[in-house]
Amino acid sequence: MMTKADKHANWLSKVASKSHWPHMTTPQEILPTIAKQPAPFKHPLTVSKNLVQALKKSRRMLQMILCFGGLILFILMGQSILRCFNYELVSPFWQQIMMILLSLTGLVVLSAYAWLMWTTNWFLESLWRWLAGNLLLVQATISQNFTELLGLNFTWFLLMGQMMYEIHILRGDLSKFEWNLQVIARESTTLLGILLILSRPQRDSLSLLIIWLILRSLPWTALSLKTLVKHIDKKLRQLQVTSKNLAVALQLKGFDYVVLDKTETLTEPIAEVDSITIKPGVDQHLIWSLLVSLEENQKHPIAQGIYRFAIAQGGEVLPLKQWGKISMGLGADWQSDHYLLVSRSAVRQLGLEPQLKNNGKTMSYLVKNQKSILAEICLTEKLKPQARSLVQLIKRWRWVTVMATGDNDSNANQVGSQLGLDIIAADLTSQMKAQVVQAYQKQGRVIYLGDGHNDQLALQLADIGISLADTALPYSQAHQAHLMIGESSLDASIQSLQLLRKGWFKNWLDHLVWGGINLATLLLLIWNFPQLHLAIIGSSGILLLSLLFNLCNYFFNCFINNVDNNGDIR
Ligand SMILES: Nc1ncnc2c1ncn2[C@@H]1O[C@H](COP(=O)(O)OP(=O)(O)OP(=O)(O)O)[C@@H](O)[C@H]1O
Ligand SMILES: [Cu+]
Repeated sequence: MMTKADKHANWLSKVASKSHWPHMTTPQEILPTIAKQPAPFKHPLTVSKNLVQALKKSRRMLQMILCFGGLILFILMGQSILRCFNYELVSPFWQQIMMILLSLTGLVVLSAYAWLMWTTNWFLESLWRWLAGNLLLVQATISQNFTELLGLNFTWFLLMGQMMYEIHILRGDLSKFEWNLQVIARESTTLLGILLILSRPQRDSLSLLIIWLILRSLPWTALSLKTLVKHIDKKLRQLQVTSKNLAVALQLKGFDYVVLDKTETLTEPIAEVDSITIKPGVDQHLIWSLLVSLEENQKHPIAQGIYRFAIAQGGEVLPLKQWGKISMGLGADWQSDHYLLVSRSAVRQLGLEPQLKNNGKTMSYLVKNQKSILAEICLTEKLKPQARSLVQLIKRWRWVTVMATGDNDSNANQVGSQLGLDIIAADLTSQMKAQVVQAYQKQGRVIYLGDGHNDQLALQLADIGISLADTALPYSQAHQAHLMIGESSLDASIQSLQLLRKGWFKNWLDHLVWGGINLATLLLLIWNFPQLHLAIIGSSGILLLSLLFNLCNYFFNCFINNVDNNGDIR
C-alpha cells in the first residue's frame, strides 16, 4: 500500500522536474503565480467609489447598527411568522409532513455546521455539538413541538454563519480590532442575556443560571485562548523568540506536516570547502579572485565557506558587475565574459556535464559564458547537534517530516536519511518551496522551518512559519513568519514547538470542558428539568446576539476586503 509519505514523494518528483533556469527570483514574478490566496468573497453589488469610502469610514458604526437592528428585526419577524401561521389549524396529515420536513432540515443544517467545525480541526467540539443537537432534535420531534423545531433550525443556521466567520478569521490575520470586537460582543451579550433572564417572571431559574454562568466562566478564565496566548508569549520571549499571530497559531490545534529547510536550518551556518577542482589550463589566480569577488558580500553558508577558502589562496577583489540574486546561485559580469556560480542541477540544465561524481556533498560550479565549467567546488556541511532530536521529537508526534532544499538531491538524500526524514525534495527554487507548502496544505496543516534565505514565500504561506534568523544574518523579510527564533541553534525551535503543542493541548482541554458542560446541561434538560430550559433559552439569547454580530462582521469584512485602496471593487 502507498503511504501518505510515498504519495507526496511522487508528487514532489513531478514538481521538481519542472524547474526552470536561469530564473530571476524577483517577488513580482513569483507572487502572481504562487501567492494565490483562496478567491475572495465577491460581493454581487457594484457600488460607487464614494459610497465605498463612506462605508469604510463608518464601518464600525454601521456594524453596530446592523447588528442590533438585525436582532430586533429577527425577533419581530419570528414573532409575526408564528402569529400569522396558526399551526393548530393545519390538518394532522400536513402537521406530520411539516414536522418531518423540519426535523430533516434540522439534521442537514446541524450536520453542515458540525462538518464546518470539523474542517477546522475542532473534532471533539464538533462531535459534542452534533450529538447534543441531535438529542434536542429528537426531543422536539417526539414532543411534536413545532416552535422548538423552528427555533433549532434557525439557531443552527446562524451557528453555521458564525463558523464561516471563524474560518475566515483563522485563514487571515486576527487583527487587534477584530479581537477586541469579539471580546466586547461576547461580554456585552452575556450581560444582555442575564438582564433578559432577570426580567422573566420565573425567578426559580436564577440560582441555576448563576451556577451555570460560574461553570461557564471557569474554563473561560483558566483556559481561555487569551490567557494561553499571554502565557505562551511570555515563555517564548524568555527564549528570545518573537511571535506574531500567536492566537491564530494556537487555534489551529495540531499539525500534519513539518517542512524543513536544510542548509543553515539543519546544518551549521558555515560550510567547509573540501576541494576545488580547476579545469586544466585555467589561470588559478583568476579563479580565486572570481570566487572572492562573487561571494564577498554573500551571507549563504556556501558563500562563507568558499570566500574563506579563496581568500586563503590569495584571491583578490575584482570590480565585478553582479546580477543580483538568482535562484540556484550567483551571476556576474567581468570584462566581456559572464560567470555563474551555481548548483549541479543548474549546470545540467545548461547542458554541461560535471567531471566529479557527487558523493552526497554540496556542490557548486563556476561556469564561464554558460559554456564551460571552470571550477568544481565540493563542500561539507555539518549537521547541527540538535537536528536529530528535533526530527525525533516531530516524528514522535506523528507529524510527517519533509525536507525542502535548494541543494542537490545526492546531498539532500544523504542528510535526509541520516536524520530519518519521511520525504526529501531537492533542487527546489524558492518558488517550488512555496508550491511544496501549498500542496501539503491541501492535505493538512503545515509548519515551515527555515532560515528565511530562499524560503520567505514558503514561510509566509505555511500555517506557521518559524524562521531561524540568526542575529548575525538578518534576513530582510523574516518578519512575515509567525515565529522568529533569534539564534541559529535549534534549541529554541525545539522548545517553541513544545510550547505550541502544550498550548494546543490546553486549548483542546478547554473545548473538552466546554463540551462537557454543554452536554451535561442538555442531558439535564432531556431528563426534564424545566427550570434549566429557561437558562438555556437565556443563553441562546446571548448566542443569538453574538452570532448576529459576528455575521455582520463577516459580511463587512468580505465586502471591505474586496475593495482596494483606490476604492475599486476587485
Ligand atoms: N552564494 C552561493 N555560492 C555558491 N553556490 C551557491 C550560492 N547560493 C546558492 N548556490 C548553489 O545553489 C544551490 C541551491 O542554493 P539555495 O540557496 O537555493 O539552497 P540551499 O541554501 O543550498 O539549501 P536550503 O534550501 O536547504 O537552504 C546550492 O547548493 C549551491 O550549489
Ligand atoms: Cu537554507
